[in-house]
Amino acid sequence: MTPVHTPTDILWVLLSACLVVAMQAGFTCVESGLVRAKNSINVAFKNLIDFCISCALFAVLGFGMMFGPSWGGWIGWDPNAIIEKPSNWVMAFFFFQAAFCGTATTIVSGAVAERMRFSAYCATAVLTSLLIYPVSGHWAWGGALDGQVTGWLGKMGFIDFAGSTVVHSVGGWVSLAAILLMGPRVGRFGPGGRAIEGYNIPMATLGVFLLWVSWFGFNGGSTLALDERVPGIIVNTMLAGATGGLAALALAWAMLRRPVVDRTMNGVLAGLVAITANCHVVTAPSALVIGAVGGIVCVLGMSLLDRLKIDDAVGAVPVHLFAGIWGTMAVALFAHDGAWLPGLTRWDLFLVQLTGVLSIGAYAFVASYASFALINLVLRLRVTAAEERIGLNIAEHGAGSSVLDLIVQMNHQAREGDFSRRVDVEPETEAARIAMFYNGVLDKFQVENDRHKMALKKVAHLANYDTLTGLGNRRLCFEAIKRALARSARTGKMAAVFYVDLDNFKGINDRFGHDAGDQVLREVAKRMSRTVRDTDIVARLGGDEFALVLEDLEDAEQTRIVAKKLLAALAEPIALSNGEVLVTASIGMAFVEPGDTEDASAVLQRADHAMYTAKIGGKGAARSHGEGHDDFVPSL
Ligand SMILES: Nc1nc2c(ncn2[C@@H]2O[C@H](COP(=O)(O)OP(=O)(O)OP(=O)(O)O)[C@@H](O)[C@H]2O)c(=O)[nH]1
Repeated sequence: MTPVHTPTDILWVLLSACLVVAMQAGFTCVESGLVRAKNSINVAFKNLIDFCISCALFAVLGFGMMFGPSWGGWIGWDPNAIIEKPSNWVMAFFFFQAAFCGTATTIVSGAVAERMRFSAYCATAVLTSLLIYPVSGHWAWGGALDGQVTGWLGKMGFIDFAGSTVVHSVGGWVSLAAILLMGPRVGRFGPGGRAIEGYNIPMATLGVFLLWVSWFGFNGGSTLALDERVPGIIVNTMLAGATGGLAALALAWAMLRRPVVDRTMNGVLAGLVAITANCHVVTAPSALVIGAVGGIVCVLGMSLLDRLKIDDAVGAVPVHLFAGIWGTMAVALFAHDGAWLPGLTRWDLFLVQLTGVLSIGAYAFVASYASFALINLVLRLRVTAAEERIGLNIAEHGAGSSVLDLIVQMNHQAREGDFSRRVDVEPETEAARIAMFYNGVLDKFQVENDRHKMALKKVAHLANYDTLTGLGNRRLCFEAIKRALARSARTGKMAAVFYVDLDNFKGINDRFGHDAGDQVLREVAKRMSRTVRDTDIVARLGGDEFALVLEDLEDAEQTRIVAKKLLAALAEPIALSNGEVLVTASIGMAFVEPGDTEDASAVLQRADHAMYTAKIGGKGAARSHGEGHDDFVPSL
């Protein structure tokens, strides 16, 4: 007899369907939060698109295949299901069932996350919502639109109230087939392999809550009427989710020595999956147990997959497949007497449930595995290793992100070695905080680098300059003579080196003190520098000995003039704090002719010799020495 559906029933089913649609939001949060940021957009987008695909295909074909007139209990067929019978009830029922189809379809996106190509995923959504879900769904639920039982499993007495098997295990089987074919993500197993952390666990947790609330519609609406069963179903659903989470927390804590977040979240979902098949025929205490076992099954299942090196990015297989199997079998263990087909014993029911689990499992797994193999040939299931490394947000959708901006800028700095500019990212983004700290590091680096440069400069200065007078030292003088030799050869002009030694300087030290001697040396340096051109080099060789390097001389006469000026400048009295002092100097001059092959020390030695001649000749005079250049410049 066709049941009568009151407006209240229809309203209840519509509201429940809305909650089931909200599960899509829950899945989106859970899955995109449990993957790395570089794949988050891709996962969220897959959740959105698979819902679009499943809704459209379920309307066009799936609904008729699942709930249309049955062909021997194996498949329904009614392409006009929502066109020819558009009663309020049909529409409400369709809405509810289409949302279920969306749930079964979207489960796969989490398992295959971070490596399945978007186009291949779209094909997967078509496969699940058209080929897998409506067919096995018909076996269990065929005829439900009209209050009949037409599917072969349904007729056997198979009980799967809201779809532990029909929805969740089916999604889990398809997921398993896909991840077995595709293999694990890069870096997950093998040498250096590690668990991959989700980038936004609070968002994933929010997703679990969203799913939990939606589940009240998923299970509560499966009565298809607002009857006396609804409150108990909703309570059972709530309790199973709670104990699923607690049992998973306790077990994972004992196994891994810490309260593990993702396993606990999955435990809640596994508890909900487990209660889905039986929530209408079990007591609240039973729901507590069923949920807890669901959580335990899930945690053990996650560890098993790890051990088998099967990479399920979010744990979809343990949650939906393993807990789904448990929930379906739990019907036979916990249902109250009389809840099943008359004439069957509890053991018969157990076998019927097992038949349902195995037959739907075999169909969903084999059909999806074969289809995936085909999709892989045509579309390629998996992105390339390079695409996987940069992340599917960018590889598949060309999405930029603040993190990417930051990486590009940091990479540029590392390549060019230019750390002078701060990195610049959009404020209030996920990367802004990292950029702020990185810029802090850059600032500190800059300060240290400046200090380092200053120290190097100081060392370089100390190596080349005299600290007392600020003049170049012996080393710099040698360099200047070398340059003068090279330049003379190039330009064909003469150069000259003066060796200047103060006369009787020791006496000044002795009479006026060492500080006064220093003052005299500084004044001599100043006077020498003032006397010559800016381009000439004045150096202090040590003690009271100085040198002068003159370049681009037209003739020897020029040196005579310079020597005279120098002797005159030095002869001026030098004022000291405790008196006045007269200083003279003996100067030796060595000429550099174009084509001279001497080295710098030989030239300086000649100048030194000439100075010595000046000293023994009476001091206070300049003397040149050498072939064709014997000259004597007396003091004025
Ligand atoms: N105040 C001061 N004296 C220095 C410095 N370096 C060397 N002297 C002194 O300069 C003096 C140089 O003495 P001598 O080499 O005998 O030369 P001199 O007294 O000028 O004698 P003649 O060269 O023969 O005219 C020594 O007493 C050194 O101690 C310095 O940096 N500051």
